[in-house]
Amino acid sequence: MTKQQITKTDKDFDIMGNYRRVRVGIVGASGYGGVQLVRLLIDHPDVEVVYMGGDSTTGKKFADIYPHLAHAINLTVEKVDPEVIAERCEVVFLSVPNGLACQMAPILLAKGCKVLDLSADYRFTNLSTYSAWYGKERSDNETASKAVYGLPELYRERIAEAQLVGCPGCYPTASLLALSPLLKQGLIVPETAIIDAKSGTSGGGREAKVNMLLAEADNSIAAYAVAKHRHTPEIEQICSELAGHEVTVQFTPHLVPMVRGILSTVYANLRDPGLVRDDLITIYRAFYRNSPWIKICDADTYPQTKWACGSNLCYIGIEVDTRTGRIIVMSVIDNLIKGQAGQAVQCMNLMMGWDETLGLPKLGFYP
Ligand SMILES: NC(=O)C1=CN([C@@H]2O[C@H](COP(=O)(O)OP(=O)(O)OC[C@H]3O[C@@H](n4cnc5c(N)ncnc54)[C@H](OP(=O)(O)O)[C@@H]3O)[C@@H](O)[C@H]2O)C=CC1
Ligand SMILES: CC(=O)N[C@@H](CCC(=O)OP(=O)(O)O)C(=O)O
Repeated sequence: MTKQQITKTDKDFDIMGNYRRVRVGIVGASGYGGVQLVRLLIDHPDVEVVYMGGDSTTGKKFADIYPHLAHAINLTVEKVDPEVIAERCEVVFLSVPNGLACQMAPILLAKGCKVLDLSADYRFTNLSTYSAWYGKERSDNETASKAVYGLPELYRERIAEAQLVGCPGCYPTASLLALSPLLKQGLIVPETAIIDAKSGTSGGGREAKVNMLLAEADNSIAAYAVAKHRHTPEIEQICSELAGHEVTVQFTPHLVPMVRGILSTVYANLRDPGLVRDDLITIYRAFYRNSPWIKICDADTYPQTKWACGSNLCYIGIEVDTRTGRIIVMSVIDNLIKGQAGQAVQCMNLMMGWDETLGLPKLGFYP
């Protein structure tokens, strides 16, 4: 949808009659999520990035951190003061490590900002689950209770009404998009779900870590955080809501030697062994018929991470093993776009009453 197609109110125009873009701030602009947000928001027809915040990069020109964007934006990273941010911004993206957004969001919300948190702070309906898995105590129950889980394909209407959105993790995004039609329609035995997921190294952020060194990660593949990754309770929370009862899943993440992309392969036992692949493709297409970012592959076509990289798309491939009675669903996303910054922009579009595709990349880089 173009800018001209959006319904405008008087509030959207200044006294000279010029169209006024929504003022947006990014806390954590120097990180991988931050720089993706900058890239997407610079190209967004209805917003203007007016504030960037950070920690170790405070005082640096953004163009000195990312010289490839020097021609496109001229802002300096500032100290984080939520009161000041709220005076300057209508919408604020918090792309910071876990445990920080919950210190900033309550102040921003009280001052009337719409807030999108890219960390895990506002993903959980039960804060004791967050504390148990993230090792951080929380006292902002009231704020957390107002947060909406930012997976538009499931919670579009709730997101549109929200002032605070807790954007999903990258693995949960890929995995839940693969599992949701099955759980919502009771097609699988939920407890049989096994999620085998692989991520590129950018999923670990820009901060230096030994396991992310080229010499460590290249030409090698390994599982990590087996049976204890913190995305497990996040996936289970949504699976339980969809199934209507408590669900546990087996989730194993792997680090693979590439920069961007997630492949999540999900296995589960079908309740009805008579269901064939073509039925399931039809069911998935019907489930996602109003979801422009989800593409269900044709029969015998299995998606590659390369298809999604650079775009906000999620490609889903479906197969049934008639010998075992299991469905196998393969879901690919770009962890930094649909798995992080792109999904946050998609949520912002909904919160602002705009088309959810506005300003987002529709085609992958390929190759
Ligand atoms: N990478 C991914 O694929 C995904 C990440 N996420 C989540 O998104 C969030 C951001 O991740 P990512 O971009 O990868 O992380 P990075 O490590 O790349 O960036 C972290 C950012 O947070 C800033 N920051 C750190 N401490 C503070 C502080 N005390 N005050 C203000 N800013 C601070 C840093 O600023 P400075 O450089 O100035 O110190 C930096 O800009 C995390 O919560 C992550 O878990 C979610 C989905 C996917
Ligand atoms: C490859 C890699 O390290 N990936 C990250 C996931 C990134 C993410 O989505 O993290 P949050 O839930 O903290 O936002 C990890 O496994 O911790």
